[in-house]
Amino acid sequence: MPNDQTPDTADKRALLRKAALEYHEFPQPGKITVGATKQMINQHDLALAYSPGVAAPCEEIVKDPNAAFKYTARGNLVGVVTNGTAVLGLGDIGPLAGKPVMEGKGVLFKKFSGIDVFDIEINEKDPEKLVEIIASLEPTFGGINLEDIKAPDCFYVERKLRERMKIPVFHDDQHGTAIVVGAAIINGLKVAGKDIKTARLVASGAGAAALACLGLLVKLGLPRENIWVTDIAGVVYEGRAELMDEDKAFFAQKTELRSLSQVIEGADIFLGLSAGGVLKKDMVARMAPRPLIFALANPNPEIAPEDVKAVRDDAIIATGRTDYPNQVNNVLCFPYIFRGALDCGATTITTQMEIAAVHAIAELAQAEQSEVVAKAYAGEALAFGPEYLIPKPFDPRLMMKIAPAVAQAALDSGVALRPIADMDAYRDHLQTFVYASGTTMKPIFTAAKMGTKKRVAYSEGEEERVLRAAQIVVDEHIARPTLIGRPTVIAERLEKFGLRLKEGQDYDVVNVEDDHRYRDFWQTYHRMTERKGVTVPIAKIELRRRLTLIGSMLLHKGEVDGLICGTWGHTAHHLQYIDQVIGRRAGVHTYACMNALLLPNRQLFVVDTHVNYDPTAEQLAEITIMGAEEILRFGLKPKAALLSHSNFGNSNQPSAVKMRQTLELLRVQAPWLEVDGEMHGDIALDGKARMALMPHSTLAGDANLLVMPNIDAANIAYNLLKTAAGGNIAIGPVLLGAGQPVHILTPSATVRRIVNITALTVADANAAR
Ligand SMILES: NC(=O)C1=CN([C@@H]2O[C@H](COP(=O)(O)OP(=O)(O)OC[C@H]3O[C@@H](n4cnc5c(N)ncnc54)[C@H](OP(=O)(O)O)[C@@H]3O)[C@@H](O)[C@H]2O)C=CC1
Ligand SMILES: CC(=O)C(=O)O
Ligand SMILES: [Mg+2]
Repeated sequence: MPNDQTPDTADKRALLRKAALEYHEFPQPGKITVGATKQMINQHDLALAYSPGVAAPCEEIVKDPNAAFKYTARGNLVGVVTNGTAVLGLGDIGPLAGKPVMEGKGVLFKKFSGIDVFDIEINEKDPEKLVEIIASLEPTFGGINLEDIKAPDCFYVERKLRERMKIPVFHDDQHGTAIVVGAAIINGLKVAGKDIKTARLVASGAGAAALACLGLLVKLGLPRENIWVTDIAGVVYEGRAELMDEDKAFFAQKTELRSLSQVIEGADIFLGLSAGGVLKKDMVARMAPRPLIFALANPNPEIAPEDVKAVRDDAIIATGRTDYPNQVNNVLCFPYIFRGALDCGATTITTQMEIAAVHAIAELAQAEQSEVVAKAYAGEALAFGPEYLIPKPFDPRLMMKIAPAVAQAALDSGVALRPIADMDAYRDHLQTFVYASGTTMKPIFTAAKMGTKKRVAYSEGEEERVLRAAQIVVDEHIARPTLIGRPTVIAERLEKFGLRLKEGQDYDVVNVEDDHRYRDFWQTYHRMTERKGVTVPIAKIELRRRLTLIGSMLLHKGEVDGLICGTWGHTAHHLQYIDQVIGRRAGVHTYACMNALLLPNRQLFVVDTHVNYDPTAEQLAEITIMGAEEILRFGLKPKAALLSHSNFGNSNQPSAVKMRQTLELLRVQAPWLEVDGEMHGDIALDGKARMALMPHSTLAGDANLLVMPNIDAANIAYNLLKTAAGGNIAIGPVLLGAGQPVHILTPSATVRRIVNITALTVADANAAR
């Protein structure tokens, strides 16, 4: 923790405070709003949504209460409920002042698991009355997340509500924290080489979070007699009268020791869920070798990591803060445990569900890092170890790992009212939420996995995104990568990124500095290009340094089944080598690039984004057909719109005339294709508006293949849509027209995009058999 006294820290704190206040105030007060899921634009909508139409779902729910899950948002709605008596480490600041925290929880639920939240701040401290109020909210919600209610009241309130309510009630400060702490301690002990059955733990704090953590740790195998609890009054011992309650008394030790300083001697684990600065350096010095120091009080930990390091270099440290490694925060758990619980109609959250979540989180940290996380935490060492015991909050795999594990455990413990019948389909559904590209790519992945041709070369084999993609490609059995680069650099970088790939076992390397195929490759290249200005010395040099040329030659020689390049440089740079060595498919005259955009309510394919500057009508017709054929492979029906500034003949500018000529050519060359034009962009995307304007249009419904008149229009439209939609929604570019499976990415390609294009390349290779 930074020293609170330094002016620098005071400045930084003031800046953060100012930024936080602005964040909450602008552009409108608060962090959440309510959005409608249905259209409400005319009298008819009003009649359906409200009186008289709304009576119909009401009557259905009277007949069958379960119909509420069908006709209302209840099944995806959680109440984040507090009385503001223990808000973070700020104490009893009251329900109104706690509202920003509850709104924040709502935002996290929505962002990480798509769950809607009403935050409910209740002005009531009497636990009995609190129970009455919360229990009466059952018709509103699918689940209740209790938040920041002080101990011991929170134990009573949760217990009573669980008895009374038939929906999950979960006090996040207790169980969410306990689950994440449980995962971190399992992993911490693994790193320290210690056994949970013999480890000795000292806790500071005996409140909601601490006691729940200890309870769960006992269930995970930590013997109760190895746990020593301290709080503001010192050690919790048998016979103590001061500040005791039954939950605390469970951990009372028969001992003469009275202070944290005394019981810390020789401890393997310190678990702080109390207040800043409680643990002192001299206490840390007296702990067992390789101690775990979990100083989790917010915002100031029980001891600053710097102070631990000053006295021990073997300690494994976790805090609740974002600015140090190993942030233990219940956000790693609550969005996903509720996702799993809601999706299977769990009536409560059982210990089995909690333990399933613990193991899911622990295992995730031991797997290698995802791209999203690596990007968000650039520069940090993120391989499993002392500085990486638990996943990061932005890890997209948390959802796919925790929610199904929780839903399965709910089923196993007999509390799932609507059990998930097909767990694989459920995972696919969650995957779709996490990666917008999930569903669209499904047929391509299926085609890739069913075939036998699986060797894919990557020109930029040392590139981080390529290596991360290669790990996924191997794990998901999509392909066997051939990485073009320097073998030692590749191996070193794999280790640095915490990836598990092994040369020879999982992937092959073409060593750009020394490969036995070099002579054959340059000689072949020379023979292909000797009448195109390439001399022997040029051929030798090119084959030494042009990675895409090496890749193209591998593909040409049948050493691999597909090639992927383009994580740097321009399309034209890579295409020249592909053209020289691979060439176009028989009968094809033009290369082109198609990009898919996965927008919230539609999928769009755009051509030609990267190759032809100002294609002719003949070229556009060919590109349209190739694009449409590719869309069929995604399992979608292509619906092509030839776009223009002109709408069905209202302009005679050359670009409009060109699109009309393209249509004429397509009518002859591809009578099977649903296509029309030339038309405006809005008319392309809105089938109803098109029918009103052009009742005899040969294109029905919304177009999904947008054929642009030139590269400016295509490239600009694609990049605008991609960026306006928030990024990470693109698949491609898909290279159309090449004689063998090869694709040229763009420098903005993400790991997901590389994996997707790999699947497409393998599917191409299988189709070409
Ligand atoms: N990182 C994370 O994910 C989470 C962190 N927390 C943090 O943990 C802390 C406790 O939260 P929570 O359990 O909800 O709150 P509670 O109010 O329920 O519990 C606080 C506990 O800490 C004890 N305590 C307070 N001051 C001291 C002190 N100086 N020395 C020893 N013990 C002390 C209290 O003792 P007494 O009752 O005797 O006053 C009480 O047992 C907070 O800082 C909170 O922000 C909580 C949840 C999650
Ligand atoms: C993280 C959290 O819930 C708390 O500190 O209260
Ligand atoms: Mg809390």
